[in-house]
Amino acid sequence: MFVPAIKGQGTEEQQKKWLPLAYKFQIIGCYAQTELGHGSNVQGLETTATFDPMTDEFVIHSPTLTSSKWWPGGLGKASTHAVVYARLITEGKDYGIHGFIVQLRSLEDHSPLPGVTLGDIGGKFGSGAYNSMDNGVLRFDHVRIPRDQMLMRLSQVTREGKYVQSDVPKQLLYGTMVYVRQSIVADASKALSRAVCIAVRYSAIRKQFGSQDGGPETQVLNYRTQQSRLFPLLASAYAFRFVGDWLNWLYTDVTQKLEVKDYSTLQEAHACTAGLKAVTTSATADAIEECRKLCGGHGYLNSSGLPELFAVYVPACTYEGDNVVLLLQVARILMKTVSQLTSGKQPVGTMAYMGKVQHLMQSKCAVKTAEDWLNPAFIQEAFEARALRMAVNCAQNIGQASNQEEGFYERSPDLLEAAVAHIQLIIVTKFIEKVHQDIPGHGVKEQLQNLCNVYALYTLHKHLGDFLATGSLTPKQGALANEQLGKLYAQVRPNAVALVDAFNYTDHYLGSVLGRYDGNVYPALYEEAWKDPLNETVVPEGYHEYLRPLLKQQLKLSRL
Ligand SMILES: CCCCCCCCCCCCCCCCCCC/C=C/C(=O)SCCNC(=O)CCNC(=O)[C@H](O)C(C)(C)COP(=O)(O)OP(=O)(O)OC[C@H]1O[C@@H](n2cnc3c(N)ncnc32)[C@H](O)[C@@H]1OP(=O)(O)O
Ligand SMILES: Cc1cc2nc3c(=O)[nH]c(=O)nc-3n(C[C@H](O)[C@H](O)[C@H](O)COP(=O)(O)OP(=O)(O)OC[C@H]3O[C@@H](n4cnc5c(N)ncnc54)[C@H](O)[C@@H]3O)c2cc1C
Repeated sequence: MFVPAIKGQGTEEQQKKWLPLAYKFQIIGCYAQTELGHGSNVQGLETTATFDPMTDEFVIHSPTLTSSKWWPGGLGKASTHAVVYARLITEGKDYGIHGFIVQLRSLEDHSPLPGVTLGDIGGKFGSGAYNSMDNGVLRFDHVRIPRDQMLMRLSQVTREGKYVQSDVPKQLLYGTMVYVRQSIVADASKALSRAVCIAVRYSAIRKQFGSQDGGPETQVLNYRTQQSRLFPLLASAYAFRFVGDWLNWLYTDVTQKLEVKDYSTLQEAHACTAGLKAVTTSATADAIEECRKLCGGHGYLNSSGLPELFAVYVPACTYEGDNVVLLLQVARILMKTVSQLTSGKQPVGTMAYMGKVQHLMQSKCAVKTAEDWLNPAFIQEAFEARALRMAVNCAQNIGQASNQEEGFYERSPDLLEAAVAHIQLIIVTKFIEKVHQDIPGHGVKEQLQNLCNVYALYTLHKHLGDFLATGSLTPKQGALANEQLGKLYAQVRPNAVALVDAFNYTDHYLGSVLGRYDGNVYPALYEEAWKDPLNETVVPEGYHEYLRPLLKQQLKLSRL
């Protein structure tokens, strides 16, 4: 994040100076935004950067305990430098949050520079790999940096201390977060596909209960319940991959536009990265835990690979923007778009469907049979109607409040759901678009088509209340969708293992005895147990200290 921050907010001169140092690891940087007292509310940060015209320097200071930087990854032990976000004060005026490059540690012996106090914030959730990340705490006591270490692409402070705003939107200050959020969406699919690969392969090996006539036991993958829990997660892994690819395209496109001072798609990039980050990480964290349960007791063993994957993955719901806070950002943009519909302003990009407001507010879904749900046009329209109607309902309810902000606050739980509906529409749409493309490989398109339908109909089934409450579907149509979903699971079943093998993960990367490619699960589990340090001794040390005296005492008592 240190590098993208300099790339996005630094001038050409600053990029030329700092980026080569970072690329060659001559310095190590971190992104120091969050503080002990404020993370989500970036405008509430308290660290100050006061310009001193006498020395042409900024004085970086932590005025309160709550202004201590808290969480930056790489800060605790490794970083020599940080991009520090602080309130810029010049000529006695507070100009709000800006980024500054600050050296923290000596390049000679790594000791903290004068006025800098820093360290690691301590152990984190689980015993997993995230504990190898040195998330840190940092305080400044009037630390001076040269004026040219303020990141000056968006605004500058002159030698005399004048604040000059350039003509680029101030939201570009948040550009690093947009970049990282889009990469987190791509990573959601990677983490989810790992968990699903383990659960599908193991479910094909694991057998429980015989057939009624005493025949062989059943692979748990053949249980309808196992399929109805697992196959939507398999479909989600593919869905998130495709929407992640599209988001990467969108991000690249926005970046190119920004270079020629076209800021028209900035809001779209913010809404899509924030919303997709929130929906895909929450779904992935839940799915990893579901995969653990799908693997029964063995899923709880570290050697299944799932506990560590969960512990490492779950902070994704919080870092780079708490998921609720991000969905409320999407909701704000939805409300703005709805309010502009009456003025005739045509929504664009992923909001374009809202332009069909007249039609979508009263359209009736034409599905009559379960098979009708295989028609992507029906799926698309049902999701559009649900999302639009939820957004319009929220806007109408907010409109009845005494003021907009109060209304937004009161309706925020509904707004969250409207934002989720909008984002799920994007995921479904991008999946449908993907399967309409030319897809190489015999039969591959057909499999992806099945997964696309599973993702859409499962999402519909899970959120049926929304579809019914908005009148987008009838209860009968909801039931038909569920009927079709069951048929789709049966079609996915023969290819389930191939569909996870297609992720092409090595056993080493998966790190799971349950998810082994060769399916040799039981010998591997048995072998793995003997690697436990507890098995290095046959009689544990604690026996002599605690168990033996206890056992002896009980024995004596029983003989009395
Ligand atoms: C063996 C096991 C191994 C397992 C392996 C597992 C494999 C998988 C692992 C996954 C790895 C993942 C890899 C990724 C690594 C990630 C590392 C994470 C490091 C974390 C870093 C951080 O967390 S950095 C800190 C991030 N902080 C935040 O995100 C703060 C959240 N808050 C905000 O973003 C904002 O302040 C806000 C959005 C909440 C805005 O608040 P407010 O309402 O006060 O707004 P403002 O007044 O400031 O501005 C409003 C105005 O601006 C527009 N806007 C807001 N944000 C943006 C933006 N980003 N871009 C563009 N525009 C933006 C907003 O719409 C408003 O516009 P108006 O037009 O004015 O309405
Ligand atoms: C593993 C990890 C790595 C991190 N790495 C970095 C890093 O490198 N650099 C960095 O600067 N930061 C980093 N962070 C900090 C991270 O970005 C913040 O923790 C995150 O943005 C959430 O902010 P918060 O902690 O202030 O949560 P809070 O905002 O305090 O959230 C607490 C609760 O309040 C709710 N809430 C907050 N505001 C609202 C609202 N307006 N409406 C409704 N509900 C609300 C939230 O939903 C949540 O339930 C990291 C965090 C973690 C966990």
